[in-house]
Amino acid sequence: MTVAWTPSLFGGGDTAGNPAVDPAVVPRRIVLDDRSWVDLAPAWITGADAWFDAITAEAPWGQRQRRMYDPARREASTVIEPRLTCGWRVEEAPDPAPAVAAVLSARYGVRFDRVACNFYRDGQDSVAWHGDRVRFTHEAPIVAIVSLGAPRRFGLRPLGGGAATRLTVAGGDLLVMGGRCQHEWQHTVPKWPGAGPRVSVTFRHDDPGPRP
Ligand SMILES: O=C(O)CCC(=O)C(=O)O
Ligand SMILES: [Fe+2]
Repeated sequence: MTVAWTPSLFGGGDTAGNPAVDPAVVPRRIVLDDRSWVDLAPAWITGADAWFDAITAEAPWGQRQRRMYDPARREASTVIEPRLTCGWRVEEAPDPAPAVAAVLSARYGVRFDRVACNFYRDGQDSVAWHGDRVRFTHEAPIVAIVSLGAPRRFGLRPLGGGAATRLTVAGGDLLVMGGRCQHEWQHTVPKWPGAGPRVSVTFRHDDPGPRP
């Protein structure tokens, strides 16, 4: 797939030019409340543009449909997700995802075993406010997200009401949600007219994988 996105001129990456974690970049914690937090590490991946190019061109992207209950019409209807997705068990994911998962596992003390990607082709693609499904199996799941490609807004809001936190994530940045974030907060990547293409590579731990 060819996408209209001009990557930065800074190649970066490891000595062979491959995308890699920059060990000098330390995540900064944003405390959302006394149970939930977000870690942010801008420019955590060097050579992120090469990862973006490879994953957009080579990953087995698909567009999922899901049945959603529409309270206004009092019936379920089929909704096509406004983004492309794909996913793997970590050991089957293309490089550098397994190496990045290993760095995350060492840092956060959990075994990241599932990699799932979202491809927002333009500013019309999005993900609505939600908590991740890992909340059904985990009391305090850690969800790590590496951004590739163009910058996008990332919103977090408390489920019980209150002010939203709005962040911007750019290519190479790491964002990690932890504590009770998936239970007591929701997150979104809103539509953003004019935005360029972005991929999010998400890492989840002790994850049984997608439901059939
Ligand atoms: O693209 C992102 O940064 C968020 C993706 C997300 O919320 C999800 O995959 O559950
Ligand atoms: Fe999510």
